[in-house]
This record gives sequence, structure tokens and C-alpha cells, in this order.
Amino acid sequence: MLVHPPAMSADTRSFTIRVPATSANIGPGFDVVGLSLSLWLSLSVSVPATASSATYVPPRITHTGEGAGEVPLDPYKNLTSRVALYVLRCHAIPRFPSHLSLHCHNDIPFGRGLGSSGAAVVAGVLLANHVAALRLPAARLLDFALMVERHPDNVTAALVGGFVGSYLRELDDDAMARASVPLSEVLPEYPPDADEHWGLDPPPPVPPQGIGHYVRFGWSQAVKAIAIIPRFELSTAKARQVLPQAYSRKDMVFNLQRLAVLTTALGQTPPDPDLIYEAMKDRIHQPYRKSLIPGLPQVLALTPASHPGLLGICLSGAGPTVLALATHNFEQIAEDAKRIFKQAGVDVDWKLLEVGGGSEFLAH
Ligand SMILES: Nc1ncnc2c1ncn2[C@@H]1O[C@H](COP(=O)(O)OP(=O)(O)OP(=O)(O)O)[C@@H](O)[C@H]1O
Ligand SMILES: N[C@@H](CCO)C(=O)O
Repeated sequence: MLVHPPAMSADTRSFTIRVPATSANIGPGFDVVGLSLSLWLSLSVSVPATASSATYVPPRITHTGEGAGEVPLDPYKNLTSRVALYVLRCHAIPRFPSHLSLHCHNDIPFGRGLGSSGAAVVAGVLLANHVAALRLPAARLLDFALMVERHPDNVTAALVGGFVGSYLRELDDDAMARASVPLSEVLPEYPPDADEHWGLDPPPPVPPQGIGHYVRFGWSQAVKAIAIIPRFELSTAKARQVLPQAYSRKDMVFNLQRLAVLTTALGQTPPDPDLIYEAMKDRIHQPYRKSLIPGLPQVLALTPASHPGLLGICLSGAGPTVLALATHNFEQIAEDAKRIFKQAGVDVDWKLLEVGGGSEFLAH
């Protein structure tokens, strides 16, 4: 995470927070591994040093790019500002500074398996951290993000960047009770008159310390990511509902064997397509999600033999985006995937992305 000290002017402090898109699972690593991609949510923040009037003025939010016209601009309904308010209130700061201005420019499409919600959550945690100068370490930022988005793969990769693996610590009963609070309680939809009775509500549940732990794996610079993005949304909640509660030992071992190999294989130069292609197969989530994504089995059947340069291909997060990792021949891989999806009645766009950076704080 890149951090610069905030710029101060006589009247206004302004800065930008950038959070990357992420792809979770990468085949066998369901809810475990994720990687950051060169597609960004940018939040430009302007904080007046002193309130220009005695009356409290709540944050003014504007939004351009993906989600414009759809995202609530009310700071008590918008995901990023609600997360920020949650973090502030956990630090006994009941509301935002007056006259705060937030502009979100978002290039991460919603509900496509590219971590748009994880990026919005991480942006909210970082917003609170910088607006109130909380100086929280990365591990604590992650705790807050994990109280909102309960699986660690997207938010960890979005926060720290690169190819990361993470796990959630087993919590004692008290900590578990706090971490299991329904999201509606962690992130209440504040009423329209929230500004009038601020400070009167009980404080929200503070996250237990050290919920999430992560490690960054190596990543070969030769490997690029092609995101093949269907033009329809699939919510993570819906894509999780189709998954079974239990798995056979055979299927668990199938995934564990592949994940153990994949985390090292993607850091090797030159990357080995024979090793990686098989290591990106999965039996935990993709077989169940194919019913939600027409054409998925056919697209996942592209191989390094049919498409030189291809290393492996999988569902990105909860889908419907497909992630193809490749060293060259990007256009042919993407266009053939597009054609296969089209035969199944699905229009897609594709982007060639780098794997790399995490969240950034840039002073103006
Ligand atoms: N920048 C944003 N500002 C406000 N709300 C957002 C923003 N980005 C995402 N959201 C909310 O998150 C929802 C999408 O979350 P969801 O978990 O279903 O998909 P995803 O995060 O894009 O995909 P995945 O988790 O599989 O990678 C959007 O419909 C919207 O409500
Ligand atoms: N691991 C999560 C990622 C969702 O973004 C899932 O596949 O449901």
C-alpha cells in the first residue's frame, strides 16, 4: 500500500484514494486467493479545514463511470460512505466533518466478479482512516473491511495488491459474536434525519483484532490477465446460493492439490502452461455456477494447445467474468472466448489487465 502524508492548504485538505479491481478464487482457491487488477475505483476527497458555517453540512457525493445513475449519492445509503461512517463511529467519531466532498470515479463494473463491492468497502475504510487521521495499520484496515465483506479474498487483494492468499483466524466466542453481527447492524441504513440525532445511537460492534491474515505470493511479470466480461450482472449473493454446504473428500483434495501448485507456479519465469492449466481447475464453485452463466463450460474449455500463450482459464470471483491468464496471443484468446459466449447468447467486452498494485493514497 502506497501512503504519502496528506497535503494541507490553509482552507482545504484534498487527496485521492485509489483501489484496484480484484479477481478472487483463480480456479481452486475459493474464498482464499485473489489478485489485484489494473482497473480502478478513484475517490477524490476534499475536507475543509474549518467549517464555513455553523450549520452541519453532510458529505456531498458525486459518482461517474460504472454505476453512475445507480449508486445512491446519499451519504447514509452509499456503500463507501456508510463503511467510512462505520469505521469513524467505532472510533467514537459520530459523523463526517462538515462540508466533506467526495467524488468517486469508478472503472470497475458492478456484479461481474471483479470485486466492485470489495473496492467500495476498502475505499470506505481508507476514507475514514485518512479523513480522521486514524493511522490504522494495514492489519486493522483489513479487520474493518472483513466486518463488512465476510470473505477475505477480494478485500485483501484490493488493500495490499498483487497475488495474495488469506485466511480468517478462528475467533473466541466473544470475538465471534462481534464478527457475526448481521451486516444491517454493522452498516445501518441511516434515517433521513440522521444528522439531527447523531451521537445518540449506540456505537456499532468494533471488529475483533486480527481477523484476517495474508501472504503475498510471487507473480511472474510475463503473466497478464484477460478479463472477459459478460454484459450482465450476477450478484455474489446469488452466485453463493447455488453452492452446496458440503463437499466430498475427493473434490476437496482435487482443489487443495491444485492450489498448492498454483500459488508457486504463477510466480515462476517462464510460467509453465502444462502445470498452470491443470492447476487452475476447480470442483468447489465453478461446476455449480455454470447454470447461471450460459457458455461458461465451453469458454473454460479453451486450452494452451488450442490457444498458444494461454496459461489457464477460470471464473473470476463469483462471475460472470472469465479470467484468462496468458503470456501472449491475448487478442485471439479474448476474441475466441467472445465468439463462444456469443454462440450461447451472451455479449461480452474484454480487457487486457496487469496484475499488481494495491490501494494508494495520493495527496494533492
Ligand atoms: N463504487 C461503488 N459505490 C457504491 N456501491 C458499490 C460500488 N461498487 C459496488 N457497489 C455495490 O456492490 C454491488 C455489487 O457487489 P457484488 O458483490 O454483487 O459484485 P462484485 O463485487 O462486483 O463481484 P465479486 O464480489 O464477485 O467480485 C453493486 O450492485 C453495488 O450495490
Ligand atoms: N470467493 C467469493 C468471491 C466473490 O467475489 C466467491 O466466489 O463467492
